[in-house]
Amino acid sequence: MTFGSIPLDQFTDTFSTTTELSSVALGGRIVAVSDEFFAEAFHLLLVEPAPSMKGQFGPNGALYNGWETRRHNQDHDWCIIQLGIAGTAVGFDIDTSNFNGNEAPEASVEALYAADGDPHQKDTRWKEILPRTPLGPNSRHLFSIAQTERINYIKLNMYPDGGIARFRVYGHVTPVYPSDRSFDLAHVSAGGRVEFVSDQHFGVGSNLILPGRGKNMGDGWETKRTRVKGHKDWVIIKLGAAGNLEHVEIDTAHFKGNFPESCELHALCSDHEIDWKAQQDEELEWILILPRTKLGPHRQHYFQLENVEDRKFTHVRVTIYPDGGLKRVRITGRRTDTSTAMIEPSGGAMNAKLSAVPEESDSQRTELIHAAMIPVLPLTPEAFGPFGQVLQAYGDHNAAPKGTRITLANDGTASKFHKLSLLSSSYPADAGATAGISIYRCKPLEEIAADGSVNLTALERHPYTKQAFIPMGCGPGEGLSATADKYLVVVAKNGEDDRPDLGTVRAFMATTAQGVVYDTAVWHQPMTVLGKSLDLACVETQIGDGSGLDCEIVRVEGIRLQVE
Ligand SMILES: NC(=O)N[C@@H](O)C(=O)O
Repeated sequence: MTFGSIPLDQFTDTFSTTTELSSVALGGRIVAVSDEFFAEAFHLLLVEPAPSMKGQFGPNGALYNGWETRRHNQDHDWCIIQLGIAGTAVGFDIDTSNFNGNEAPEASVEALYAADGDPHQKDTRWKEILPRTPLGPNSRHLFSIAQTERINYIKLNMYPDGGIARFRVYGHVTPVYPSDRSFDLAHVSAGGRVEFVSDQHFGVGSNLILPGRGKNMGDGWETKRTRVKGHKDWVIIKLGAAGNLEHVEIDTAHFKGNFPESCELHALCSDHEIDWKAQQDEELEWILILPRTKLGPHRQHYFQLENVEDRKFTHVRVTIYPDGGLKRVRITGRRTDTSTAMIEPSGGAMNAKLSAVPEESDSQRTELIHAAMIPVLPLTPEAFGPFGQVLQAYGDHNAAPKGTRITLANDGTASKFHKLSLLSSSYPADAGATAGISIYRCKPLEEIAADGSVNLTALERHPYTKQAFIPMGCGPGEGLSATADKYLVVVAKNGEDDRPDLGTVRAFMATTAQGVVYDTAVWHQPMTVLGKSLDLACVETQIGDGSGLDCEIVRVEGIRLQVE
């Protein structure tokens, strides 16, 4: 069993392309331990370096941020660890920081793969992957080994007893992919890896692809403040597998006063490894897949991607303006073959055809379009920003869109989120339009296909007024006995031909804790609820004579919405 000791100054060169498979941040956990009298073994897997607790004492003795066992073991101590993600190991960091005089004199490492539950200390499948080797006090010990087979459990042995502060197993994820659905291609468990960051002064870029949403600002990617006008920072993520991309989640959890003003995404397809320090950017064909888009505080943002139709990508660059922090980036898509950068058009491309306007009304027009499946993403203020405003309260006032004025109201019994939207209209003075509030009692969509999709059948717009829809509850009497808890919000930008640009269709799922305001003349699907009926209050200005001044409708065919 050959292994090498690695000098600390070669850590990056040796392990920068690996993943810390044992980290608690990936779900690494202590399965069993022979003894942890002075300090518990879970410390071994913590992300942060071990702080000194010098001079601090507990009932059992001096306190240590590490694993420390009783003295005078006649054999050895051991600790069984389940890796956060199964993979192949290529090296370790056995760190005895702060242990001096009580450090573990020697250590060895064993490993196995078990799919039938946690292994026992004497399981016959244990295989030594680092032989018994000496350790010194208060220092990190890096080792490289020949890449192992796929493993998911590790046993760290200490001879005969003592303390180790941190134990990090470095290797490569061996992902297990879903066969027939979209998933986060960037996720660390999918084999995703952050290959380059422009700056990671407060929080490392590799945090972006970790599981979960973390516990505080410290487990996100955060750059230093910049004072240079026009500055930006970026990370480059290598996807765990090449894929067709669909949508992205940008999470600014815990970043409330230092979230980026906006972000932008590009994607690339490369069939070879790229040395990002040496690579000239202009030699690469980066495709813009999310134009510069505003971000908000402490929130999961969901955006549909652009220019991804029938394209395969291997890398995504996330750019933030001007600086700040992101918690996670989730890049949802489907794995592709490894054949070419482009996948032959499958007929799924959008071929918009305009057919003759039916004679029954000059405001009804039919747009024919080949099938395109539009993802339906959770409704967030920033993603809906180009089309209107989202009406909702915020548990954490710091998560409200920047600039929202929030005060106490109702004699101090309510928080008031002031003027989340301003209503306006621009009818001709003599049109006789009046502002009012109506109620729409919407019946639920009946036909949801087996694949969880529904048709987009129409888009409408109101040329002279904004229009607000606010869900109402249920109740006895004339109220609904039960209501839907969500409804569809589907919008599109206006094309150069003054018809909906069907390439800009965006679909959102709103909860009934959210209202929406469509900006004037924004194309949108007539209100569509799912599951049960729903009453919606509608605030708008209207003439109400059914003329085209109030409302234009176009019929749409072929676009599917992925509602489930
Ligand atoms: N943690 C601690 O107190 N350890 C020492 O007392 C020792 O090594 O026994």
